[in-house]
Amino acid sequence: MTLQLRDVRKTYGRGVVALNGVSARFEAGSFTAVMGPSGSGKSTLLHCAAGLDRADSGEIILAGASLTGLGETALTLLRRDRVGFVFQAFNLVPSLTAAQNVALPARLAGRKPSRSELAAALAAVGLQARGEHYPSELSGGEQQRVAIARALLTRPAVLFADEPTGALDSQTSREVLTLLRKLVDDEGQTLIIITHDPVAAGYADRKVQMADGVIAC
Ligand SMILES: Nc1ncnc2c1ncn2[C@@H]1O[C@H](COP(=O)(O)OP(=O)(O)OP(=O)(O)O)[C@@H](O)[C@H]1O
Repeated sequence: MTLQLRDVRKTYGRGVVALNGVSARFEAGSFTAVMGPSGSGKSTLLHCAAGLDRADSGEIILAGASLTGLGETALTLLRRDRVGFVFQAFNLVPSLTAAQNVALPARLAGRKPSRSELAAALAAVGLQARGEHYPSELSGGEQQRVAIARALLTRPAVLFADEPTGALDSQTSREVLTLLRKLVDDEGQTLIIITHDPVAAGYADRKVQMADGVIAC
């Protein structure tokens, strides 16, 4: 098992309970879609599980490490090396090429990815010929694929995606979802996405429904 949550709780200021005791298990190589109404705690769940935010209590075990007990430095390293995150807005740097965007997190961490490593990452998302292109020269779906390549460069234990197709039209969404499905089937990537779209959720092995800060089913 790659990710386990036990009775995870998170309250924001003014007593807003975002997570009210979430327990869940995510097997290695599985594709899960997290669904639920706005404000039900989906993003908070992903952010806590990915180490982007800290839960108040409970336990989160990712790739054998308990996030709860980690200090800031260890948590930063875990976030950098073991977790990939893809957002609805692709968050590419406009002044960098696709290849440079893919390389950026590694470079910020003090490591220079090799040309062949970058070429393989871009090839994995079908963009081997577009490495020298800037984001403005790429379609929305291509930009999201660059963001996916960037998230996969460290071979993360879990790839998290918060509404990865939220900014894409339905045809482009299907292409990106087919790519994500392929990463699970061919590479054994563990994948957890948030989506409001039942079509997107249909690509997953399992659907998890959140309501009022808990997993309803
Ligand atoms: N940084 C924050 N400060 C205060 N409250 C927050 C913060 N982030 C989230 N919340 C609150 O926590 C609750 C859960 O929010 P969360 O973003 O996890 O929901 P969500 O299910 O992802 O919603 P959406 O589908 O609209 O993105 C909401 O009531 C929200 O207002």
